[in-house]
Amino acid sequence: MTNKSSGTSSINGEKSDGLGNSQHRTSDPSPPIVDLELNRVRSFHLINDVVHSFAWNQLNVQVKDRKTKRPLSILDSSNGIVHAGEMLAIMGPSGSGKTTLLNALAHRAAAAGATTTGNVLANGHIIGLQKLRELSSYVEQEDALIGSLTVRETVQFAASVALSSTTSKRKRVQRVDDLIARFGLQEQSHTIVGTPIKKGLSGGQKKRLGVASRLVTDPKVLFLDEPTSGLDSALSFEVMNYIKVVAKRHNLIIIASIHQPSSSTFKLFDKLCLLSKGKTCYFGPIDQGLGYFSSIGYQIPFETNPAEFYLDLINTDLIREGNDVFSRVQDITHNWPRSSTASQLQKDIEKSIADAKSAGNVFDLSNIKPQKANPWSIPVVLAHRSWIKAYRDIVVYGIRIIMYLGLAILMGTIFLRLKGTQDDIQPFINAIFFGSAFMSFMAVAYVPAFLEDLHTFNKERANGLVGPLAFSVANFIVGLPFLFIIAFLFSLVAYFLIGFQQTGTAFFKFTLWIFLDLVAAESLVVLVSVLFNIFVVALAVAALVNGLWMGVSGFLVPLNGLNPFWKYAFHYIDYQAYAFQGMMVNEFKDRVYDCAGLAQDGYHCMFSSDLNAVGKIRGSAVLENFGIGLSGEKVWVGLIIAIIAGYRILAYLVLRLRKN
Ligand SMILES: Nc1ncnc2c1ncn2[C@@H]1O[C@H](COP(=O)(O)OP(=O)(O)OP(=O)(O)O)[C@@H](O)[C@H]1O
Repeated sequence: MTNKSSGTSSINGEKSDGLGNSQHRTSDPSPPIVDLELNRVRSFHLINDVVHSFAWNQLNVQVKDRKTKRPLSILDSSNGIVHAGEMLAIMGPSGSGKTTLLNALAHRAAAAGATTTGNVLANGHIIGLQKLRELSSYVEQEDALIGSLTVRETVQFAASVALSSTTSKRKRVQRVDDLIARFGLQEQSHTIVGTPIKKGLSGGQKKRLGVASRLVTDPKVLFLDEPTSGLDSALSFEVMNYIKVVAKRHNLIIIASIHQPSSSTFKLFDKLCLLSKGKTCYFGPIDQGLGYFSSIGYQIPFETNPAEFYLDLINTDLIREGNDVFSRVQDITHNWPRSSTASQLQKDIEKSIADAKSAGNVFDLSNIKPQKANPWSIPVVLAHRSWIKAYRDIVVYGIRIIMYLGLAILMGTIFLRLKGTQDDIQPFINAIFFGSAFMSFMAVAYVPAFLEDLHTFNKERANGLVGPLAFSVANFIVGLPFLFIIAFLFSLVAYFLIGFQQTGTAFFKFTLWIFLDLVAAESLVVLVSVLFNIFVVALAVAALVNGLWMGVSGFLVPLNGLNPFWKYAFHYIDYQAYAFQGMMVNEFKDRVYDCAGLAQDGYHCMFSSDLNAVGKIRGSAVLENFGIGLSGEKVWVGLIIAIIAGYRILAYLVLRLRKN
């Protein structure tokens, strides 16, 4: 009992410890209740008349401890039940297992390398991953919104990837409007979410939009991972209040992990699951929590926010003198499974299982076949969405177009108006190398935009909406027109300023080589970003690989002098080498250059050629010097296309094999 009283007094002690905690607690803001009654009509598509209860029984999650390498339990014998229309708060200090429980309930990887045992039940029947995905949605802590889309477009696209093609256009529009209205976003309907360059929605509006766009699939169970993270208490209340009203009105089951809610936000929940180090401290109705803790000897001090009281009680990070949190937590977690509240919970779960058995197939969800979007339409929807993003968000292609135009002006003025004399042969070669290599190198600027897309894809995939093939195809197709524009603009500026062969065919062939070079470079960036999906790492690896391709392309060291290792291991898979050779042939195949000197004094020719006697050098002699054949163009185009396909297929396979 000493333990318990010390626990209580320490909580009381905090009130008088001069830290000002009590004042903070009592000044908990009660924000004005947002008028959510503007739209009283229920949205029939949202109504949950399918999942009456969602429960879990003896759920355990074990990992291999990072330090000791022994099995470590990070969620221990968790039980719970939530009924239709109820909202559950999973609460606990940092590292207590909130996300682990939420993930285990949603059949997601609970933690890296974790083993999960126990049952997740809907209507008393065990529910598997596929069925749960169809009936639920998961809103992650970090939203996966696309910054350059408007609120309306965000919900519209979410509807397009999720809704069956049999849903009429009118119904789709209705649903989109309805969800925007439900979450109070009508006025922001045409506002963009926000990019680093252009401000859009506020933090709270973004959270509301994130939830609204997940509700488009009509989930009956909604998992929310810290839906109020990053928001102040007034905004947290506002966001949760919206969710609460929608959930109540449509009988949804909401399961949310939440960190330190204010008392007004806390009161919005119906049930509480309190965790400490993976063990349950309490599970039950919010309004019975204080009574339970009082019954085991922990009395809430006067005028204290209950949520803060619970967290202070079990937070092992807040150890103060005379405050033995460890033994208090041990006492609380020891008491829980022996309590009548826990026995009642167990009985409720068993009853739901027994009811399911006696009702036969009545509550069986496996008979429900939700409508799904046509898989062929998904790449088109994704391509449309990426297209909007690509032309609206300057970070995707806009900055690169400006950057490449800058490079074109730079090159055009540095290699300005080269002539057909032998002195300019080397500068021509340098310009070709610099152009192909640097254009490819600058594709690293695509890393951030691609990682943002990948992030969105991962979230949509985890919700069972989008597969890796649709994502890969859409990403590839949308890039092509932009890369062609870049190649064309670059060539238009640089080609004529530099003074390459002045024929239309040569100009278009040059543009084609630059285009292929860019598509290959972007495909490389995609592969590297999929493999190393951390911004700085992807950037560094893509830059390094570009350096490698420059080194082995046959310009810095001619092919016949290149060390066999680099030549056989890398040169033949170097797309830059083929683009370089193609552009070299384009420039030198049909052109003739003047040697130095005059006929009477004798000519000085840098490259030996059959025209030396008349003071000329055939361009083909230059190509010969580099070991570049005259008739390889078609093969090189084929090889670059094969390399592009290789990068794309590898990126697709990595995505396919890498589960979330
Ligand atoms: N391999 C492992 N070895 C040791 N501990 C691990 C391992 N994997 C996960 N954990 C621990 O499991 C605990 C549960 O993590 P979880 O993310 O579920 O906590 P949380 O309550 O959601 O925390 P937060 O509020 O900080 O997000 C953490 O303390 C984490 O360090």
